[in-house]
Amino acid sequence: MKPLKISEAVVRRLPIYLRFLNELSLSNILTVSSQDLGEKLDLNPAQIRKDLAYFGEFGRKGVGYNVDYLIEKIRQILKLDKMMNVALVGTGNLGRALCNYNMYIKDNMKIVAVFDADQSKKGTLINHLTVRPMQELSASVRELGITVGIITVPAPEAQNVADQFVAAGIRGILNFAPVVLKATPGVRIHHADFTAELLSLAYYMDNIKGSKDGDGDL
Ligand SMILES: NC(=O)c1ccc[n+]([C@@H]2O[C@H](COP(=O)([O-])OP(=O)(O)OC[C@H]3O[C@@H](n4cnc5c(N)ncnc54)[C@H](O)[C@@H]3O)[C@@H](O)[C@H]2O)c1
Repeated sequence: MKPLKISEAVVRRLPIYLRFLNELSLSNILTVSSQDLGEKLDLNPAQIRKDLAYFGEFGRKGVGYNVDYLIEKIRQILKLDKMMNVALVGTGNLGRALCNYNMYIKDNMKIVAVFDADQSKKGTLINHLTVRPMQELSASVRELGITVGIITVPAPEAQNVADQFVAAGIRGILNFAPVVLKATPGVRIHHADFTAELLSLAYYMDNIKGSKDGDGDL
């Protein structure tokens, strides 16, 4: 069967639905309406119905969506129904924080190996993971079936690490370094750009102040 082509905007909203649905399921809530989802997630209920209708008829009029069924469907669509092993390179401040957060990730994505170029970190433990030298990257990717890589090294080193990920066979990269990595055919690169997010927030803060003073939008 041909894989369903889903718009990037929908793919980015599905994990947001999933996170909230998981919370409902943990609270033993069995059904939810698009109205409730919309209110909690600050999204338009019509948009939510449209996103979900894309994949078939999940909901029942007047009853809403069955929470556990919807979780299962979204997990299938996002391909979270199979385990995905993740490698992290750069075990400094951010890398360590992400590894410590890892124990709370339930969506079948797990950091299974961590690497650092600093020889003095070799063999140290971060949340039960032993820091490995970069020389072991390729072999570990193969042995552990790693498909996704996280980059938490300084910006000037990020491309070098990305190249090593690609050479090792990794096809999905999440980059936290404030630098745009060059595109590689067949490799999906996402940037978690903390600084850019903060800088763009500064623009909106100014606009909020402007509208309060009666300046309005430009
Ligand atoms: N700390 C934060 O809050 C934060 C937030 C957002 C983004 N970032 C970005 O994340 C990255 C890491 O930040 P940090 O504060 O954790 O830095 P850090 O200096 O604490 O850690 C970087 C780690 O990367 C390792 N490293 C350097 N070059 C390497 C290479 N070529 N191969 C493998 N390992 C290598 C270092 O040995 C070190 O352990 C930076 O690019 C930073 O701009 C940091």
